[in-house]
Amino acid sequence: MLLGDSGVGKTCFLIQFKDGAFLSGTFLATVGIDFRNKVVTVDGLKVKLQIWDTAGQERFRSVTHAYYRDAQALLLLYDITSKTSFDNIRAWLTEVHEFAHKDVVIMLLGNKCDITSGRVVRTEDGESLAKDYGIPFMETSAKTGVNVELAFMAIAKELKQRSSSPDDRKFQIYEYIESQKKKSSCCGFL
Ligand SMILES: Nc1nc2c(ncn2[C@@H]2O[C@H](COP(=O)(O)OP(=O)(O)OP(=O)(O)O)[C@@H](O)[C@H]2O)c(=O)[nH]1
Repeated sequence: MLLGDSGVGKTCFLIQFKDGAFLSGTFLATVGIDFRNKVVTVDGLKVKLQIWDTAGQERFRSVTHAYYRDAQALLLLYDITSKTSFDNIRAWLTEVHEFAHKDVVIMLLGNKCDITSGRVVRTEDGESLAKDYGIPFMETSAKTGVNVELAFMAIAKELKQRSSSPDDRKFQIYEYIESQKKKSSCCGFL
């Protein structure tokens, strides 16, 4: 399930993953909740991801709360060009702890890292916040696709690991992300 303030790029993030496309130009805010499926191969096994895209606008909050408890993973997005969206992450995490399952996998994503001139949230601030909450973090771009697949694949691998052998922690999400991720500049890396 994708969460975060309105306009941080949740719908674009999902469309980039699903179709490899970016919808530029007009911004159509999500109304309520929507979902898309994508089948991915995880360690030779086909896994169907059902990804829920939520409306970030406050007025839809009661609708989206109802879906939290069924989510196995939450991708919490902010926009690196919006300090407000970053500051609101703590409030989002409070809601998550109130409404979601206690074992839910949570990941923090600083989206729109393709925008260099408008950046107001430093990479270190995202890292530090994620560390405070003990959750994995990376910067992403729904526009260029940077780290989009990685975010979903890391979640898929973690969920597969949990369902197949919960006590055998062979897969380490932090190590996997660190070994795979592209840095926030979205260029000149890897
Ligand atoms: N440059 C850039 N623009 C982005 C990126 N992701 C989204 N956008 C733009 O940001 C705006 C909002 O994107 P959406 O995906 O609709 O935002 P949302 O979080 O789904 O918004 P709600 O549905 O209201 O919750 C659109 O104009 C997108 O084109 C990105 O990674 N880079």
